[in-house]
Amino acid sequence: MNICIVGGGHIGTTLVCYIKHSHPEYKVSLYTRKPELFAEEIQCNDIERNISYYVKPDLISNSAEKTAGGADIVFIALPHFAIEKAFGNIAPYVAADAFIGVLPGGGGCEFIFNKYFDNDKTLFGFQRVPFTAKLEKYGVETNLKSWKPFSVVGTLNTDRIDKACERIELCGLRTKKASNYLEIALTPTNPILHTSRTYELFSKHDVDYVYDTKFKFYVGWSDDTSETLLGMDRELHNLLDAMDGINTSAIRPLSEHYESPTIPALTAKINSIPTFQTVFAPMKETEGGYITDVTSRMFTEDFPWGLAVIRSYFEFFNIKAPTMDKVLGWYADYMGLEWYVEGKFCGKDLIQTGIIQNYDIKTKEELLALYK
Ligand SMILES: NC(=O)C1=CN([C@@H]2O[C@H](COP(=O)(O)OP(=O)(O)OC[C@H]3O[C@@H](n4cnc5c(N)ncnc54)[C@H](OP(=O)(O)O)[C@@H]3O)[C@@H](O)[C@H]2O)C=CC1
Ligand SMILES: CC(C)(CO)C(=O)C(=O)O
Repeated sequence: MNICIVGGGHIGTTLVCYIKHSHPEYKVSLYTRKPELFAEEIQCNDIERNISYYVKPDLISNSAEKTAGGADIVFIALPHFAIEKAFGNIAPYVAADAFIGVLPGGGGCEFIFNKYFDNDKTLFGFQRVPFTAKLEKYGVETNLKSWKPFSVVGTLNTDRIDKACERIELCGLRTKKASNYLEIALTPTNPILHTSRTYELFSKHDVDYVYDTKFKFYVGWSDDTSETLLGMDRELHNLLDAMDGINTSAIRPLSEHYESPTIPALTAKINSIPTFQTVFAPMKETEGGYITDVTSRMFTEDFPWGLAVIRSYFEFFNIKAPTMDKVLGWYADYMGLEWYVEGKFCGKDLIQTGIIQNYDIKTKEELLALYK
């Protein structure tokens, strides 16, 4: 099989290592902007399995033609604001019946896919990343942690799900089939988890405030944050309930996902997840301390290409989302953006986000038809 992975970051590099290690017989190529920073052999440490392996991918290049040329399957591991450009770059070169996947598959990828790919190509998305990954050193060494037992996968063409999962499983990744792509698009991962905590950590001061220390992101997670998180999740489920005639049962409430039915239980759970203990808040050093790093993808992806996209569905169903509005309204003010006008989610700067209103979809019928 000819496999292309797009994005030389945490997930992309780790996926290259995992697939090539599991299937040396496949051609595995990495499409990255920075091939010159890659070692000939990449070290991957699978932390919980307590093994390390060294992998030599077949090709690491910034040429879309060489890396995606003839690819049967593509895994795109990029922040969502970078997906459209990647689609455009690889589209002319992939195999005629290629499967193009986004991990995780939110951010509105389904609204742009058909602009670049003909109907013989299939978009698939993962609800969540199959593992968490953190580079030890870019291009050289990576750590893989927290394997999920399986990944829920959906396709934009619902009748191609079997074939997609078959091809993904051939890459060594275990799958479970979603009924439709909506179950991928609206799964609340980082867009709800990260934004609720970012709001809690940074909303007490303005963007120039200098903090004494750089704090951890999850350590000290509070009941207030759990309340915001569960509030946004409840609003999401109100939206799903209004989507008649389309199965969204694969989107489990976060209280179930984290096995925490109450606010204190969720707080305790998040404070106990080992992978979370080492994650730092998006902050950078400055004179006299630390300031917010608004260039982190916790700011550049999770709000404009995550929570804002989820929020944009509500406009079609006339359903309120006060907790999301609280968090998004804070973000817009903090970043000096106009996202709300007199309380309405219609500000001019939303044009720079992934919201549905930026595409040619006018009614809820048109929106839901996309997922059937
Ligand atoms: N890492 C994790 O454990 C988790 C990740 N995710 C999600 O998975 C996806 C991939 O995550 P991860 O690999 O950690 O992401 P990274 O932050 O490592 O970024 C991935 C790659 O995206 C490319 N990229 C970054 N910024 C830009 C830009 N401005 N323009 C073009 N390309 C850019 C770079 O590719 P290159 O190096 O080739 O230049 C970068 O290495 C994201 O959506 C993330 O939210 C979700 C949960 C956990
Ligand atoms: C840091 C981590 C693993 C948990 O918040 C994550 O989700 C990310 O890198 O996007």
